[in-house]
Amino acid sequence: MSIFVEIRDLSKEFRSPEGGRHAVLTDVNLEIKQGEFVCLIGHSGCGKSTLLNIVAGLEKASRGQVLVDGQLVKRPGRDRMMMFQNYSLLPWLTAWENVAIAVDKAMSHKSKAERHRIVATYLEMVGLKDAARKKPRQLSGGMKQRVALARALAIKPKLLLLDEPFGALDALTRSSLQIELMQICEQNHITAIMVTHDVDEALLLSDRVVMLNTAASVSVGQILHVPFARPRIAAEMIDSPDYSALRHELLQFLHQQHQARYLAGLT
Ligand SMILES: Nc1ncnc2c1ncn2[C@@H]1O[C@H](COP(=O)(O)OP(=O)(O)OP(=O)(O)O)[C@@H](O)[C@H]1O
Repeated sequence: MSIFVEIRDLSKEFRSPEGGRHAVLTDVNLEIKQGEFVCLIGHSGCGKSTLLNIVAGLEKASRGQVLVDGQLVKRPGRDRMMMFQNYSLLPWLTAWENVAIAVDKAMSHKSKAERHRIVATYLEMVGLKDAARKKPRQLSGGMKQRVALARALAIKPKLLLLDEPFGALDALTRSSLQIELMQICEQNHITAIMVTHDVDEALLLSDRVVMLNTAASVSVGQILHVPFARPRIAAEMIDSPDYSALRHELLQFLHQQHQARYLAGLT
């Protein structure tokens, strides 16, 4: 498979309130293949969201560059859809309208009937056919996040960027949405980068888990390959001894980071 996302020598510094500079990401180099699912994991403040925002074009790198499908990322674009923890739906529109507004804007060249078919297809894909006429306040957190997922997928982005999308959901809803997202990405060969704090979520969804260091000379620590064949069945994966070993490796990395932060006075 060809390389689809290239992050080259990327660093990011923010201005600190005292007027100095605060390095958040240092020399990030990462290549992601088409159809690959990569999770970013690391302690709070290590720069996961910043990296995702730079790939999205919402934030500028201080040094280095990002290429998506060979194109240099300079600003946000419809080829990269972002999904956040807080649903970001328009409260005065129905589930259908929240998806339709994105489809109408991105696909104005298509006929009205075709756009209608696309909205229906994606709402059905996320199991919301019967809730299409409901407004966000009438939907549960899981349903709202399904609308956000339908909206993100309906415009057929080249790259899906997910910033802790299930962080606000209860464990059961979270688990069913993880499985749905995994199946949708597998069936549609979607390339995705996801920020998560949840090691089980990272292992279930990822082909690779990128572990980010906090305030280190190089931001990317270890990269863990998750070798389970697809389509994956969560229950079978969790029972495998390989799963426990991978989970242990991730937890150990987070634990070491915690200790390093403690010694550096960051915790
Ligand atoms: N616009 C900004 N201006 C100044 N500092 C910022 C800005 N955005 C982020 N930071 C700082 O950069 C660091 C990394 O933030 P970021 O949100 O990327 O971390 P994170 O790993 O996603 O954290 P979390 O897991 O808590 O969401 C933090 O110290 C944060 O305060």
